[in-house]
Amino acid sequence: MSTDIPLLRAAALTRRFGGLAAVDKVSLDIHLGEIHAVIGTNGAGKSTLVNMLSGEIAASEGALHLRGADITGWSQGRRARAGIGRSYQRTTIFPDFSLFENCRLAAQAAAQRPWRLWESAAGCRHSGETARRALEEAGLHDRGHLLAGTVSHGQQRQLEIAMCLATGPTVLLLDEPLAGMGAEETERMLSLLERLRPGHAIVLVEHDMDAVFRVADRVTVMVNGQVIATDRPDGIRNNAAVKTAYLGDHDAAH
Ligand SMILES: Nc1ncnc2c1ncn2[C@@H]1O[C@H](COP(=O)(O)OP(=O)(O)OP(=O)(O)O)[C@@H](O)[C@H]1O
Repeated sequence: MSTDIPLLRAAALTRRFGGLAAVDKVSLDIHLGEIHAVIGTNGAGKSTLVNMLSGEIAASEGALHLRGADITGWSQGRRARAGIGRSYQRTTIFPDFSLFENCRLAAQAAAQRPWRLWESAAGCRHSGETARRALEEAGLHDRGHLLAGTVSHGQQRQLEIAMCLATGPTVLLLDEPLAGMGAEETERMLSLLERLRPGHAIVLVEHDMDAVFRVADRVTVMVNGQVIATDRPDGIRNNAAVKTAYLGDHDAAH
């Protein structure tokens, strides 16, 4: 598949909360095989945008297309089944379950189909295999037996991504996967994102600018709900409006 055709396309997506346009006519093309970072100051609208892509929040206006199909009115569940998966800024794991069990539950929830009820043993085997593969992809294959509540913060964030992978997504929506991580954990997560890049379209909301500029293929900068620039990292670094509005006057002066 050519990466020139966007897998996911947002066209003038808008979300209002009362009088506030939290996301204001945002247009984005998300490509397969790319990490697309969305950056911006606090309250710029990044999480609201991701919630609109995943289907947790409905758009007030605008449209969303997946592989050319209009999915604007689709529920979160339908979008998930079509391949839009997300991990959360807050922890959503079951601490008293093993890493493997957490992934198996995620796989089972994603595979819920009425016609599977009568073949639950086969379904169970299938979700176990999916969970095993997701743990392996996320670099946690040797930790499946550990209780999720007992592993490090970084490994819990990896687990959240593994749980997302267990749902078989093509689009991965990641909301601050590096939050609260030390240097070593950050490195591990960045190499995980690089491993996942082929075969996925990754939307990365992240405050760690060094990390963003290292791994992103494209960067979108939001200010007050609007996109002020989308470009390759070098283009964003040299964009005067971005320097002034987001990176600060210090950089703009140099
Ligand atoms: N449910 C809501 N009701 C009312 N206002 C909201 C709601 N959710 C978000 N907002 C407002 O919308 C704006 C965008 O918020 P959002 O959380 O999307 O920003 P963000 O860029 O993700 O910020 P951060 O980097 O701090 O997570 C903010 O002004 C926020 O207060």
